[in-house]
Amino acid sequence: MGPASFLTLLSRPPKPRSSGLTHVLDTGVTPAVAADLLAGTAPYVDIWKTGWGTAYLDDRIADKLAVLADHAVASCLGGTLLEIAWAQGAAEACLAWADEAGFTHVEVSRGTVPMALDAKHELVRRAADRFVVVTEVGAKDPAQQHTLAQWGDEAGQDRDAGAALVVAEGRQSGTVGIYDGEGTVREDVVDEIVDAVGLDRIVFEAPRTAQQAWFVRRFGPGVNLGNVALDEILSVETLRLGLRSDTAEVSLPVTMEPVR
Ligand SMILES: O=C(O)[C@H](CS(=O)(=O)O)OP(=O)(O)O
Repeated sequence: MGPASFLTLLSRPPKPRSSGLTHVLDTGVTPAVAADLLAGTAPYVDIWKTGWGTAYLDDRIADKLAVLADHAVASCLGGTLLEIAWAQGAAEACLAWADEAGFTHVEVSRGTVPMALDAKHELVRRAADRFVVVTEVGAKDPAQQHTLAQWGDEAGQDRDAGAALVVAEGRQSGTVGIYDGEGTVREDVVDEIVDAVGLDRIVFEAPRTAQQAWFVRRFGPGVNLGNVALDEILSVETLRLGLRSDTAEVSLPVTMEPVR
């Protein structure tokens, strides 16, 4: 039995696409779990990030990355691992290992380790000969947050250094970076980054349903959403298509508004 087809829904561009990306956060599932998940969800997943240092401990990481490749899902190394490698003088070894394992993307960030912007951009340039480079802007420590101008400046400089995409920090928790401590979107920060690099170049980390719905309502179904939990892939797609109350205006006739 194929997917249901009795509704008139928005037509989403097929993969590989350049907007409306869903970037998921893998906290360490097995290759078998990845294969089972993607058997039903691969059309809705664009980038699969192995969170922080989980890939480093996984002796079957190459098997998992092969599963992703079979489903046309890009694989991205978590930024924290490269930060720690850089701090230990092992950035090149980390990149060589990631290349051998089969990663297609790496994330270059400085959210944990004190790293000058110049060093971040040197890392972007060094990685760009082997990988699609995604950078992340924003700190993980709520006490070390960027000023508004720094958000836009760093995003723009990351793009100029060679970043294909800029990830806006929200962590797995959704309580720092582009969010306040309660998880509410900091709209001034979002506007600043969009002005700096354009909507299609940004992946907004949005681990919570309310955050995902906010971005779909604000920017439409083609917004790039990141740090989506593996068990929420279909849920995010329903928000994009208007199959959940929070964004139902996307799928309802124009003459009808959702009851809220
Ligand atoms: O930057 C991130 O969102 C992630 C997950 S968290 O911040 O540790 O919650 O880190 P990363 O190292 O890029 O996987």
